[in-house]
Amino acid sequence: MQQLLAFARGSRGSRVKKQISVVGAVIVRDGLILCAQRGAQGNLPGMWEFPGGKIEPGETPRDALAREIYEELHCTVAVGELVATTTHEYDFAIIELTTFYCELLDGTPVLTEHEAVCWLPPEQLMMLEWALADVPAVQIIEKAMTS
Ligand SMILES: Nc1nc2c([nH]c(=O)n2[C@H]2C[C@H](O)[C@@H](COP(=O)(O)OP(=O)(O)OP(=O)(O)O)O2)c(=O)[nH]1
Repeated sequence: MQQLLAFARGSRGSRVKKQISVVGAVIVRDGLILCAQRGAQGNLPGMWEFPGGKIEPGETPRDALAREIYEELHCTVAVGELVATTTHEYDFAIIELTTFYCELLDGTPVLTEHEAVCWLPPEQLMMLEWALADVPAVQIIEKAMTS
């Protein structure tokens, strides 16, 4: 029992955080990148992110991303090259974020969950306040697309 309790709780007696695998779409059109602002409610209110969401059991990351983009923005994307997989510990969970470059095949982004979206050139991405899990990917994208 002691061992079970030790497993379920962190070293300072706190509960072990949830680890969540999330995918994000770096949708590029005419050299601009689609950025999405989270709503005022829930985790990370008002922060900017790449549209996407949690990988469901049995899904590949690419399948999850195409599904999320269809559900969230009503757009069809072709999921391309991997950008990065990075992990960030927030107060509410540990997020493993995997981002892919995507091509918009069909549709114009419709806001169903986000507060706003905008298209920015890579060198202006860091003007937004990104969710902290996204910052390494944003830096990689800026470097890759401006060099
Ligand atoms: N979709 C997306 N989520 C991100 C990014 N960066 C980042 O830290 N996250 C976090 C926010 C959420 O806690 C989680 C993604 O879950 P989600 O897209 O289902 O977001 P949510 O808050 O609406 O979901 P929920 O927990 O309320 O069910 O990952 C990102 O670039 N895209």
